[in-house]
Amino acid sequence: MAMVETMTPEQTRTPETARPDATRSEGTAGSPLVGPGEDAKVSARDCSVYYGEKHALKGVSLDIKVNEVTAFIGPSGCGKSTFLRSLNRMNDIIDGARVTGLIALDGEDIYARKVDVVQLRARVGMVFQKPNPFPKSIYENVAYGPRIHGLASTKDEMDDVVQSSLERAGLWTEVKDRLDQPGTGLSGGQQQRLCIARAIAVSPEVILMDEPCSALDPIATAKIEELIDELRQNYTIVIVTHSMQQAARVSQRTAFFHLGNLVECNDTEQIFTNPLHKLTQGYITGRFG
Ligand SMILES: Nc1ncnc2c1ncn2[C@@H]1O[C@H](COP(=O)(O)OP(=O)(O)OP(=O)(O)O)[C@@H](O)[C@H]1O
Repeated sequence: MAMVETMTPEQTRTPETARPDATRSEGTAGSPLVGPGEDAKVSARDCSVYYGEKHALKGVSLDIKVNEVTAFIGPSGCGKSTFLRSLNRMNDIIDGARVTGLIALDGEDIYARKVDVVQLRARVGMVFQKPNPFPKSIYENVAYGPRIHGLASTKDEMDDVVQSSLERAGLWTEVKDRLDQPGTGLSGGQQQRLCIARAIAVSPEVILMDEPCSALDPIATAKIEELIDELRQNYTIVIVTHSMQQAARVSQRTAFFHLGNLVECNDTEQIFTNPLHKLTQGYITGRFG
């Protein structure tokens, strides 16, 4: 614990954000900000989140690279989900939540006044811990988003969007003969893949996943993990997980959080074999957590 209190801001930053040659950009909260890295899809600079008086996330700077899976790990309450939610402004719907600093998608500030939050959440989709299909048919679960975003103008076009989304979510062959049946009638693992199909249907660029396998058995978990690996060809993925094995299996980069600080973000292999920070070492070897 004492170590955390003595950490300097630089120790909580990722190596790339500490680069002296990084360019500066204008921010939202008047904090000194550093520009995004070249292959960053999403960049956070000095991002803090408060729930009322509580400072839950503390000055996090991090680049999320395109077409990679980035895993957020760390002990319960360290701020992983808080940070994840700030990446598509889901914290906006929490009373008393306040975000400072900069979060940029393709270099554009997502908290800027001109940003349409509905459009933003189509670009940065989210899959939750507990599968949450709408109380509608399997078809309608997938068609809902494209319909409200006007992504299909004819029934044939919508059929194509539904089929390709279900295919990409690895669910088509299991449900193609029962598309009119309720999504809630599927198994937990199928429901989660339906939720992934629903997220994919509006052509997102980034998919945020908050412990997507925590309600699933090992076989359903393995299927989702395989799917995540396939999806990263086309999407940038961020996953919060309590399972270090899962982070090691599915991600290329891992960020370790502790008490609201980003302690370290690096290649997953490095994090699990040769972490830079003692706190990370302590967590991955099970000394605390
Ligand atoms: N809606 C909220 N109102 C007040 N405090 C909150 C709220 N949501 C989270 N917090 C607090 O913010 C801190 C970070 O919580 P968060 O859920 O982001 O952590 P986490 O790392 O995702 O935890 P877990 O692994 O247990 O899900 C915690 O201290 C938590 O109690």
